[in-house]
Amino acid sequence: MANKSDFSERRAFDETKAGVKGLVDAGVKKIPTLFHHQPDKFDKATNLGNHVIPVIDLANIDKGPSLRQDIVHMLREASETWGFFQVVNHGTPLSVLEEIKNGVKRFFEQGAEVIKEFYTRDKFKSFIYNSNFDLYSSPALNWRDSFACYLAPDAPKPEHLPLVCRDILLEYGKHMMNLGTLLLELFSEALGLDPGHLKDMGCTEGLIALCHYYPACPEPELTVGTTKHSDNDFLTVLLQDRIGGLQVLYQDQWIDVTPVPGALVVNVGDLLQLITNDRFKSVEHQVLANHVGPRISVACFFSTGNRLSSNPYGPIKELLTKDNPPKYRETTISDYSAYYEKKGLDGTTALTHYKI
Ligand SMILES: O=C(O)CCC(=O)C(=O)O
Ligand SMILES: [Fe+2]
Repeated sequence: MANKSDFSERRAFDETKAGVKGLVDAGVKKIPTLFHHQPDKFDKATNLGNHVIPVIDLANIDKGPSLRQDIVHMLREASETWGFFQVVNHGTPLSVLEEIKNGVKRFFEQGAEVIKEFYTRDKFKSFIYNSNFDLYSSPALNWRDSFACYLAPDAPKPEHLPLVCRDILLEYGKHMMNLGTLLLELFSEALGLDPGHLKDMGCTEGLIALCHYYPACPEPELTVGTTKHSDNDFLTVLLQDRIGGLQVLYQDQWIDVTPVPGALVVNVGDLLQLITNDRFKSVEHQVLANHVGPRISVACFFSTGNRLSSNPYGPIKELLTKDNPPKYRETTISDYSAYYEKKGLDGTTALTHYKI
């Protein structure tokens, strides 16, 4: 949490409405101490083994029950251990993946005066550009600017979206909704439930595109692009460019999620861990800062976020037994999101707060 002088420095940074990109454009060679990050105990343990995140090929998904079963099996294993996998042949055309990355870059690079108009911390807007959503609560700032676009359940009014990425955001959202729906069917099957179970629970109701811009950093060893965290949603589908830097915590080591051309990274979020009573793991990940940039990524979060929601979510009854009693109390998505945001990215998981 910020102390007083820290707070005024954070506010001054916020008021520039120019984000980290603004610092880089101004030519900073030394990063402000606000961005200095405390190394964590796993920082030295990086890629010690030959671990690779599983890559799952979805090409055969509709080619008969036995091929589908193979895919479900791989997805189950990956979700119980890594909490992360990459998918290829996922149905979203390469041209759409390229265009959304270009659209995000165009937004951040259209000029400080134009993007300032979109800078806000008003959580109820459908398009929210700022730097560090947890600017006032995190122990240290991240070398990253972002915008969030709320795509579902209410489609945004096109005129509320920036012209330079309006069409592609809406199109990308449709592809992600199709892919998310398929993945949640596969997750349901992997749990031994009806294919429609997770969808019927409302897991695909909300979709938020979180688009990140990580400027080149003059002192990458002193900071991070994104602090270690797990995601506060059911499921995340992430597109990253070729620069790399995303790492996943696996057996107490940071493992690189190496960019695979055309692939999408899928990870289990906190809410899926909660409703599966810890069967599927919402695993911590981070993004390193880099001399090279900008790095662009687009994370699609299946969640209604802080929008009002009254559906209670707790461990799925069908998965509970005498030996597997509920590990979490029920919560709503908006309650969980509010707690997660208030806590900020501080390297700890928000799930602990909901443990019975
Ligand atoms: O930029 C990335 O690769 C990851 C971003 C991320 O972890 C998130 O948005 O939750
Ligand atoms: Fe994340």
